[in-house]
This record gives sequence, C-alpha cells and structure tokens, in this order.
Amino acid sequence: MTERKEIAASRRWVVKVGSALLTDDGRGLDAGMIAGLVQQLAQLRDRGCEVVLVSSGAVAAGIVRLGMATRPHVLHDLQAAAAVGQSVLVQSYENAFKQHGIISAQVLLGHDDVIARDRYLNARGTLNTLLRLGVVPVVNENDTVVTDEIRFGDNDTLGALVANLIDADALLLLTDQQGLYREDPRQNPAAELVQSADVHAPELDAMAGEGGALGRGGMVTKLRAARLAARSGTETIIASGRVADVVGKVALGAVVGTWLRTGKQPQNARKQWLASMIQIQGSVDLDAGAVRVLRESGRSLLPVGVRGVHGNFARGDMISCRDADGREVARGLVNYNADETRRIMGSASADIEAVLGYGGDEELIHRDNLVLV
Ligand SMILES: Nc1ncnc2c1ncn2[C@@H]1O[C@H](COP(=O)(O)OP(=O)(O)O)[C@@H](O)[C@H]1O
Ligand SMILES: N[C@@H](CCC(=O)OP(=O)(O)O)C(=O)O
Repeated sequence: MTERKEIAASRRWVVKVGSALLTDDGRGLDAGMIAGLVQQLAQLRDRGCEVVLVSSGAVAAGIVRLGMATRPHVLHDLQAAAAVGQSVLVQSYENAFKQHGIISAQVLLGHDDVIARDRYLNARGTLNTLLRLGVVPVVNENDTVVTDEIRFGDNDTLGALVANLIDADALLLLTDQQGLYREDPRQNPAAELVQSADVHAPELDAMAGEGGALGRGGMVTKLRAARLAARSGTETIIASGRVADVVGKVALGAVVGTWLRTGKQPQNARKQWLASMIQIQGSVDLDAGAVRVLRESGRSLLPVGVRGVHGNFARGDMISCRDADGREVARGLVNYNADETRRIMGSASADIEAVLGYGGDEELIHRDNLVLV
C-alpha cells in the first residue's frame, strides 16, 4: 500500500471509463456497471477528492438503441449512433448521480478545444467552475463534429487532455482488463500483468496492442494517454472496472492494475509543458512591483502592473512578460486580447468591467498559467 503513496495523496482525479466495460462489449449500456461506478465516485468525493468522469459508450449505446447489428463503418452513421447514444448515456449518469445527491453535467469536447488558446482557457474555466460548484462533469468527445477520434475510439487521449487541462493528480483508465499485460491477454491468456513502470519506458510500446470490437484504442491509446497526462505531472493507473470497489482501492494506494509513473514533480512538469506548448504571440512590459510579485510571491499578473503592450495577441495566446530593461521575466497564457490589454493596463481589477463594458477574469495571466523564466 505504501508503495503507491503518491496515488493515495491524489486529490483531483480524472476517471475514464471505456465502451468495452460500460456496454459489456456491445450488449447495450450496463446499468449495473454505471450504478456501481457512480457509487464509487460518490465515495471518492466523500473522501474529499474532486472527480471528472470521462465516459465513452455513446456509439455503443446508440448502436443498440438503433438496432444496428454491428458498429457502422460510415462516418455519419457512427456520428448518428453517438448522438442517439449520448442522450441515453448522460441520462443514465444523471439518474445514477442523483441517487447520491450529486449534480452531474454533460461536457462535450473535441481535442481542439483542449489543445490551445481561447478554447483551452474556456474549457479549463468551465471545468474548474463545475468542480468548485461540487458538480461531477461527465465528459465525452463531441462526436458530431470529430472524425478521426470517433473512427479510432480514442477517449483515452481525451482523458489525458482533460487531466492536463485541470492539473489532475491522477488519471484512472478503467477498462475490461486488469491493466497492461506484457502481451494482449486476448491473444495470450498467460501474459503477465505489469504492476508498475516508468511511463516513458520504451519496452512498453511493444507490449501494448489494439482493442476489441467496440472500444478500439486498446492499450496503444492508453499508453499514449498516460504519456500525455505525464506532461502535467498526472500519474496514470490502468485498472479493471470489474474489480469490486476498484476506484476506492486505487485511491487508497492498493496495488491493483498498472501504475504508469511520471517520476516528476507535478508543478514542474506542468510548467514545462506550458512553456513548450505555444509560440509567443506578443509581450507586455511590467512595472517593478509586478516583476517583484511574479518573481518572489508566485502570484498572478494583474493588469495594474502592466505599462506597455506589444503585438496583436488573442485571448489564450502565450505572451512574454518583460521588465523595464526588456528582459523576459515570465511567460503565460493571457486572459485578454491585445486591444483589451491596452485598455485595461494600469487599471485595478475591480475596474475592468467599467473600462471594457464587460467583466472577465481579474488576472491578466493566472498564476497557474504563468511560467517564470
Ligand atoms: N498488453 C495488453 N494488455 C492488456 N490489454 C491489451 C494489451 N494489448 C491489447 N489489449 C487490449 O486492449 C483492450 C482494452 O482496450 P479497449 O478495447 O480500447 O477498451 P476501452 O473501451 O476500455 O478503452 C483489451 O480488451 C485487450 O484486448
Ligand atoms: N466517443 C465515442 C467513442 C470513444 C471510444 O470508443 O473510446 P474507448 O471505448 O474509450 O476506447 C463514444 O462515446 O462512443
């Protein structure tokens, strides 16, 4: 149990559940599985953790609801099945969470929404607000508009991107196998389970194979997801959703499933990722007070500390923050575009609404989105 202390200390969780598990390999949504999972998530919250659920299963549920014999190959048929199935799925979760007095929310995202710029900030802001309100966001791919993701059944990646987005401590990928085996157990039932490994270990690539008939990503996408999640310092555990109380066991640090270790300090990992994420689109000149609070107190950058604005950046762009001598002090994702920043620079945050005619974030760059240089 102590071997997994880092996992037991996790407070912010992304739990991803695959179609293979939720639909009993295509026999429709498994209401018992959903009720059991939701009960475990409710218990996780009772222990003071925050939870975002990433759930697949829309296509599989839609196929059954529409009476299709097999998973369709034509893109729009898949998308139609997803649209039908998503309603069924979200209704099942809403009912199940309600039994525990928990409000849930449907959040449909495409990978583009989480990768950069303004949408990144919006998705992050909404998810953080839902968590603050005590709501469990139930996330799925926005299947109506995506193409590649729905073909390849890749909600594992979405789970990782959500983990990056909200700085999750842990990503739990629940599937129909006990974890990552040295070989696909469907091919070799005697294959050995990997209990723990460095997420970047190259030998893992040869072990991970593709998935079953419905959830198609298999271990290939789970491994890739674990590596993406590690960018923001998120630890990944792959485990079977069929093990009794699996969420509770994993969260207490019991040795179940496969732990793919990041081996990094979360904060550093996240900041490194942020720094490498986007090209710099502009810069702001800071006064001496702003330089000091950024450097010494690790605080957010407020508009009041800005003296000049260069470039034509948009909300969500990465900008550079410079001192009076033009030396870069920090860089980060900006909450206002260049024009707005010119108008609010030097103003107190409380006056932003009066200056712009609409309100927004009180920081120009939130400290979570700021990296000291
Ligand atoms: N090395 C491996 N260890 C475990 N499972 C593997 C491995 N390689 C391939 N798989 C396959 O991955 C499947 C789980 O992935 P997938 O079907 O995409 O499920 P999900 O819908 O839960 O994402 C397993 O049923 C298994 O057949
Ligand atoms: N977003 C789609 C497909 C996602 C998918 O199949 O992923 P997974 O089962 O986790 O490998 C759905 O809800 O059916």
